[in-house]
Amino acid sequence: MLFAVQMTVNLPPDLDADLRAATLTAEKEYAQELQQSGEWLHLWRCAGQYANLSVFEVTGNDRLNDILWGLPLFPYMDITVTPLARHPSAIR
Ligand SMILES: O=C(O)C[C@H]1C=CC(=O)O1
Repeated sequence: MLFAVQMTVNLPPDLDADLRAATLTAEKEYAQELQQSGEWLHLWRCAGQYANLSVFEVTGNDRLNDILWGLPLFPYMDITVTPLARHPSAIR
């Protein structure tokens, strides 16, 4: 199943600098592992925002939920999930 996910990051300005750095490092590793495994198909920066638009291909809602809850930045994110269906005019 395909899902579009928008993640907006709201890191508290007073977050401890070491915790911030460790969380960002862990987030990058986590995101890259899921891209390498093929579940995180697209990861795009929303221009001008601390946000991304991602596409996941996963077995279902529960797997996506597990992935999102596992994001190291999850406590600092607003997340919107849109299930995707094939568009009748799509050619690929
Ligand atoms: O920067 C972001 O958009 C948040 C997050 C998502 C993947 C990643 O590496 O960081």
